[in-house]
Formats: sequence, structure tokens, C-alpha cells
Amino acid sequence: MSAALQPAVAALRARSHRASHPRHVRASASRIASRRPASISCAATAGDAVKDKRVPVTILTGFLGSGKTTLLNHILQGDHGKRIVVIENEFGEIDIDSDLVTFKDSGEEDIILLNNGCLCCTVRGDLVDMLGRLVKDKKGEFDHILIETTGLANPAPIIQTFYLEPELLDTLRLDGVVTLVDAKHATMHLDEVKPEGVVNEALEQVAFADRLVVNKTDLVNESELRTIENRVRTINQLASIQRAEKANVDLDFVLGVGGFDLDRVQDVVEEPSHSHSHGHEDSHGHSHAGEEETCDKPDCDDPTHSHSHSHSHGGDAKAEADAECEVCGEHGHSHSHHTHDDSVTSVSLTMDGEVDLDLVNDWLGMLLNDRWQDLFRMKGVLAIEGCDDRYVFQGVHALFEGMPDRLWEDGEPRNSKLVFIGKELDREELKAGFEACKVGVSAVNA
Ligand SMILES: Nc1nc2c(ncn2[C@@H]2O[C@H](COP(=O)(O)OP(=O)(O)OP(=O)(O)O)[C@@H](O)[C@H]2O)c(=O)[nH]1
Repeated sequence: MSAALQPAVAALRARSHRASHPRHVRASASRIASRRPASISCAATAGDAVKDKRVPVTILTGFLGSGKTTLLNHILQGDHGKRIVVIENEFGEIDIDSDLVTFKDSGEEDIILLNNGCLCCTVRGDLVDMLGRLVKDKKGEFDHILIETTGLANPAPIIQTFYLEPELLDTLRLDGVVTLVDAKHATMHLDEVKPEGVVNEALEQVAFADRLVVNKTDLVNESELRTIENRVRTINQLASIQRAEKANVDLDFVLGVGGFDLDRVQDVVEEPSHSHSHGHEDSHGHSHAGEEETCDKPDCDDPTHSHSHSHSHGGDAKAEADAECEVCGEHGHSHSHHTHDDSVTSVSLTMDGEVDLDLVNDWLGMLLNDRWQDLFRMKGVLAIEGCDDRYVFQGVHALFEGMPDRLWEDGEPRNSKLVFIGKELDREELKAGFEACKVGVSAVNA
């Protein structure tokens, strides 16, 4: 896809004809602050993704020790035929990670270190400089860039780099965010309650992922694996998940994601049991990712439900037998009702029929204006009245990118699909807002 994420700008313009040439929408850092409404138009030609010759960039992220360097090595030693530049970010002056990176003997890869700070904050400028120099001095000498973040990086500012630097946009495109999840320890980090205003990096790393690698499967059993998969799925319905030991995943899974990953958007909205998630904690500490599902079965192992209900046994047997748990009312064993921060979830919506461009524009604009900080990611496919093409888009906080994708086929039902990943999402409110954009609805309600 060639159009880049832009700070959302006003005026959606429907064009039923196809324009002759697509263009990159250029953004500048200063404009992001405006957080104005989203911009959708039917102007670009389809097939942009196929023609996109820009160099793909993959961001490798994941909490400390989750297996990022292990995955990097797996990629660098794999048979992909790509000339890869690696950008490593480390805290501190001593470089350890680069010593742990091993290249195949092709001599075609490069490693660049960005030390003394975290990519997402103090050295973001260095990243921009580094990418700028690569683009200028080494153009044509590499096919892919891999950026390994520190385990404490919040990926959002790094992602935004690729949409806020106009001079990079012509040559580079963000291909995907790959997040390593330590199957053994991730829950602990995801559950960590941070002080007000402090980002839980582990949560954000999962929320921003296009691909999730649940690593270290050798350290957990099947049930624990399902629990962590359910947990990350609850946070991010959009990402595809693969399990791995020693980060041994298919290279195709992590390279060549393709940015939009439209198939995944389709899958998510078409999986009825994943059609939404609502971040609540019920009396058994279960969180659900299913449509109006209420799971009250302690032994439920439905993988579409996310459960966290741990019981610990021990202590005074008599006291245990007598005690009634305040949460679930059961007797006979002591409980540890583990609760976690369910505030980051996914909401997916689907709607038959066409949407009104102006109404979508107003609604998304208002949403991004009011909630841009909480809306981590947003992806969708829209059937816009008067447009011959399907319209696809994605957003990262207030940045918004979209374009016509392909012609609607004869007889193909026109419907729209949206997936939101973010904090404190109110499914009913989002659904109501989306449905109000349907063609004819406002006339009925007027
Ligand atoms: N048991 C087990 N150990 C693993 C697996 N994958 C990686 N490790 C080990 O976990 C440790 C951390 O792996 P790294 O690849 O360095 O993790 P990282 O995310 O780069 O770590 P930081 O740079 O500290 O954030 C290393 O000792 C790896 O050998 C796995 O699947 N199973």
C-alpha cells in the first residue's frame, strides 16, 4: 500500500471514478498535534501494494528476555535471500546484544547500534538520522531493515517514525510489528499495574503487534500456553499468532507481513466467537472475547474464552473447608482470584450495506479527536456509497492511512468491517457510532 499514515485530516471526498495515479500522503510531526478528522477518499488506484517498491522495515519488539535476539538470529541465518540491515537498540554504553547476533557468512548484512537510550524516546532522533543516512548512502544495497527494540520500548513512537518523516516515506515502508511473548513470564508483565499515566510496555507491545510469536513453549504446558494465547488474543484480535521454541518460526510469518494484513481483518470480523471483547472481570476472574458470552464454568477450556482463575491449595485444611470465598462463593479450597488489567482490548464490528462518507468522516474524526491516545490501532474495510472500490484503512493513534483497495466484484455483498485495539473501549458506543454511518440511517432517525 503506498499511501502512508497521516495525521488525520479533514474532508473525506468520495469519488466514484478511479484517479490515474496514487500519491503518498506526507505528514509532518507538527501536524499530528492537530488530531483532526480522518481523511478518506476513493481516489487512488487499486493494486498499490503490489507496486510498492519501498524497502520494508520490520520492528521486532517484546519484553526483556522474550527472545528478540534469538529471533533475529533465526532470521539472519535463514534462507530468505534478503540483504538485511539490522538496527539494534540497547540501553547503556556496553553493547552486548550485537555480540549475540550471528550472521550467515554472506557478508551482506549490516548491523547498526543505537545506544545510550531507548528508541522510543531519547534516541528516536538518532533512528531518524540513521534511516535517513541509509536511504541516502546505501540505497539499493539492502532489501529489508530489521529494528530490534529494547525490551522496555513502547513501539508506538517507533511506528509513528515511519509516517512522520516525509523524506523516509518515499523509500521505506513499515512492513510489520513482530512481538515476542515469553510464554512463561508474559502474564506477569501484562498484569503489572503501573502508576497512573505510566505505560505498561508489555501491554503496548502486544497491542501494536501484527504478528505475535508466543515463544519458550518448552517452559510451559499446553494449558498455560492456551492461557497466554487467550490473554494476548483478548488484547489484540488482529495479530496472527504462532507458537515457537527458540523463536523458530516460519520466516514468511515475520518477514513480508505487508502492513495492512487485510486477510487478518477479514478473519477477525468473520470469527463469530471473536466478534468482540469486553474488558470486564466477572466473578470468576474470566474475561471473554465472545459475543455476549457468559462463561461460568471453572473447567471451561474453550480457547475463545480467556480465563484467569487460580486456586492455591495449602494451609489449614479446616479453615479452608469452612471458608466461603467472597468472590465465587465456593468452599473447600483457598483461592487466589487473580485479576489483571483488562483495559486494553479489541473490538471488532461488521455491518452490511454501505456507509455514508461524510458520516464516517465525522464519526472517525470525532473519535480520533477525543480518543486518539486510547486508540492504539484501528483497521478496517469500508463499503462507501458511491465508491466503486473497497476502501481499506488503518490508524495508529491519531495517524490515519487509507486508500481504495480493489473494485467490488459483481454480486459481492457490500459490507464494512472495523477492528479497534485500545484502552477502555466501549463496544456498544463504537457499534452505535458505526451503525449511525450506514446509508439511510440518519434519514430514518431525522
Ligand atoms: N528455554 C528457552 N529459552 C529461550 C527460548 N528462546 C530464547 N531463550 C533464551 O532466553 C534468553 C533471552 O533470549 P534473547 O533472545 O536474548 O531475548 P531478548 O528479548 O533479546 O532479551 P533482551 O535483549 O534482554 O530484551 C536467552 O538465554 C535465550 O537463549 C526458548 O524458546 N526456550
